[in-house]
Amino acid sequence: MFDVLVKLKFYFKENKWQYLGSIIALAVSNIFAVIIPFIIGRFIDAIVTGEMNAAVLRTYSLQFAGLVIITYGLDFLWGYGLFAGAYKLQKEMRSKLMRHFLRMRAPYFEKFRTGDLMARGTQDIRALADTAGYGMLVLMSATGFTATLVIMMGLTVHWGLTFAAVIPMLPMAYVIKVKGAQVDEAYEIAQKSFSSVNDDVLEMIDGMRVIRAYVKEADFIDKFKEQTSGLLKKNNKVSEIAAIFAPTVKAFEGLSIMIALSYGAILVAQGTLSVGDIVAFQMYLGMMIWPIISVSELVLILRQGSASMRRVDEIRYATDELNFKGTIEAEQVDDFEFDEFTFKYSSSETINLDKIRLDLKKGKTLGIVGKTGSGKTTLIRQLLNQFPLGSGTFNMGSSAYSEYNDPSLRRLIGYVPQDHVLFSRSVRDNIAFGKKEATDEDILESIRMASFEEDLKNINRGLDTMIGEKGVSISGGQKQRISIARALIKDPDILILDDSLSAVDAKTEQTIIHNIQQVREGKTTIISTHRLSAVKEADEIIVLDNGAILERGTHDELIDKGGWYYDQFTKQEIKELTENEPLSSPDPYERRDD
Ligand SMILES: Nc1ncnc2c1ncn2[C@@H]1O[C@H](COP(=O)(O)OP(=O)(O)OP(=O)(O)O)[C@@H](O)[C@H]1O
Repeated sequence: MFDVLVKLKFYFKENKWQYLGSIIALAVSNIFAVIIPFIIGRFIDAIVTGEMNAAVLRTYSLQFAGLVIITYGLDFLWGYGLFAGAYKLQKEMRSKLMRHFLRMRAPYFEKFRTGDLMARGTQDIRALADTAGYGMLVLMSATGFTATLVIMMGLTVHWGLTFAAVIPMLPMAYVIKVKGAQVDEAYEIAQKSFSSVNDDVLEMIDGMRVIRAYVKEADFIDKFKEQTSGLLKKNNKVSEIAAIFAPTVKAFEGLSIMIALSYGAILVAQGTLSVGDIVAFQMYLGMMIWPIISVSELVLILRQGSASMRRVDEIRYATDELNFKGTIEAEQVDDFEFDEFTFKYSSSETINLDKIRLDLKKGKTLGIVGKTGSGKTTLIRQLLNQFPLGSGTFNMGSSAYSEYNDPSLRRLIGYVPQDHVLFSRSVRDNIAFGKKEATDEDILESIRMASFEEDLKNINRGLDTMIGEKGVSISGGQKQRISIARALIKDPDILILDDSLSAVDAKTEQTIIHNIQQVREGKTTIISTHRLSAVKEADEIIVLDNGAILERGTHDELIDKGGWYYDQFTKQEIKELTENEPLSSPDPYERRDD
């Protein structure tokens, strides 16, 4: 349970002065707070014994007012220190997580679902901050304040009475311990369920258009109801177990008060204690309610904090298990060589790249085609270091690809993925993302190359048009072309287009490919595509089938071969021709009245 505080040690250390100041202010405030009942006790004794007069009244009133003012100031100091510190912890933990996410590659995000990561990054980190802020407060109250009260009760009233009143708290501590473990378990189950609901909500919002198109709203509402009811049940379970804490504490506290009153009455009758002592003692017991209840809260907060810490640590220390240890700084792209290169995804039953042999000379264009699932993206992912490198030879220049430093390789690559990712920023910012110091001229030039010029004229605010979340306010083809412009502005040593022209018409595709070829003269380009006309001009085309190279050659060589490429190309040409056939073609069945 206390492990969470140990794990947060780094944070307490970093902010030691803030925490030390808060803890000292809280401790001093607690000491002053316990002096108040003592003064009231003496005040009552002065009334009972008839010693009260104007001077005594003034002295007690001034002492009382002084204590109230001092504790007011101290309470402000520790309150600000502890709770501002908790916000700071949230900020730091979230920044740590974000830095970790940014370093992770595909296998990590396959391991954890987005909603789960979000839940841990928000709700669990909030629980940790509660532990560092409110948790520290209750820890101090439950320990320091309780101890101060017990000492004050013993020293100023009666040790025997103090121990008699404190005895019922021991079985209470045991009940709290047992129930605390159950809360821990139930809380972790509820958090898991929250992660799963979160994930499904994200997926639902993402897929809203498909859900509506298939009129599946009712199904989703039912599913969501079922999930939230499940979550509610789990949260109720936590509340149910936690609800036992407060009544348990109150029952034992009632017992304490009863013992204090009965035994106290005997001690007053024996003349050992004064009436003022009994009043002060009852006030001390009353003041003990909060620290005693806070024992139960402390258990709850520490248990929840500890479960949340485990959940946050799990995603913080999990890695993508990709160990790229290369040290050579890749300054420019060189020739690529694959020989007997084989790769299999860890979760795949079959080989995904099978004995690939390929030479891609620097400055040349490679076309990768093949039916869906044949391994086109998988081959590209090897260049992007997104998965562990396969076995066999994979060199760039005279060194193995694995010997190069990974960030230096990524700096050379311009990549346009299949699922074009745009940010909720302006068109300008989305394109300038590819080049830090891009001017508007650079941006407009890359827009021209990506054939987005006409579209830009038609969107309301030109370069300043905001693209909604994931670019929802523009069409799929427009998104693809903005993604291409973003890659082109980088003018990368190697440009990789992974089926990035699927949503544009054949004519626009030809224009873009032509522009790319012109501007990238002497630079390496890889184009993976389903539409074979996109790779017609490539220096070499490989046809993949089940991860292996089925055919290779230039467009003309592959056409001459008469294999898969020839069949596909012919089919696509016929389709293209029929789709573009003029609508005004004569109807053969039209009656002629001649
Ligand atoms: N992360 C992954 N884990 C396990 N198997 C995968 C993974 N990604 C892809 N595969 C499998 O690897 C094979 C090749 O997939 P890949 O995405 O490379 O095909 P592709 O030729 O690019 O297909 P498409 O043209 O449809 O994009 C497929 O059988 C696919 O199911």
